[in-house]
Amino acid sequence: MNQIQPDLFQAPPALPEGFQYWPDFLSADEERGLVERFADLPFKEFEFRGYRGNRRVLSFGWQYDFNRMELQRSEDMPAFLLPLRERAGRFAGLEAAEFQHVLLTEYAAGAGIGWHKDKPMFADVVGISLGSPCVFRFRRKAGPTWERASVVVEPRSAYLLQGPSRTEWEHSIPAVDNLRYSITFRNLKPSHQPER
Ligand SMILES: O=C(O)CCC(=O)C(=O)O
Ligand SMILES: [Fe+2]
Repeated sequence: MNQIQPDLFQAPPALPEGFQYWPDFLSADEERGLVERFADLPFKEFEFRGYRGNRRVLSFGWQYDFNRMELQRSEDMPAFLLPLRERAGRFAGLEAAEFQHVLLTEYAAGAGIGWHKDKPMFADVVGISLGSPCVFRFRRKAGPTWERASVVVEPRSAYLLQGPSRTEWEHSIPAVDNLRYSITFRNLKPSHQPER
C-alpha cells in the first residue's frame, strides 16, 4: 500500500528566507499623492543595448548604467521621498541615509520584469508598490530543476529583500493588468561605495 506523503498536502512553499512583507506600508492618501507626483516626473524608457523593457524608470542618488555596467551619480533624492526612506530604513533595520539609491519604476498595463538578481553592488532592497497588484515570483536553482515561490504584492505594501531572498533567489514580475509603480530603495555594499 502506498504511504501517504504528508509533504504533498502542505501549503505552498514558504517564501525565501530574508523576504519580509509589510501590507499597508502607505496610506491610500499617500499612495494617491505619490501617483500624482509621478505623473510629472521625467521617466525614461528602460533600454538595455537596444532591448526595451517596456517599463519606464527614474533613479536618484546613484544610477546603474546597464550599457556601461557601472554606477553613476544621479540627482539627489527629492524631498518628498525622504519620509518614505525613513520608514524603509525602519523596516529594513538600517539608517535611512544608507539608502543612497532609489529607483522609481512605472509598469504600464502589460509590462513586467524578467528573471534577475539585482546588481551586486547593492545590498538590501525595500520595494514599495502603488497601483496595480502584481505577482512577485522567486526561483532558485535546485539541482536540475528550479525551486519556486511567489507572493501577491498589493498596492501600498512594502517588501524587503535581504539575505538569501536577495542573494540566492532570482525574482521577476509577470505583466501587470494595470498601471503599477514601484519605489525601490537600495543601499550599497561597503565594498562597492563609489568615490564621491
Ligand atoms: O517593481 C518591483 O517591485 C521590482 C523591480 C525590480 O525587481 C528591480 O528593479 O530590480
Ligand atoms: Fe530586482
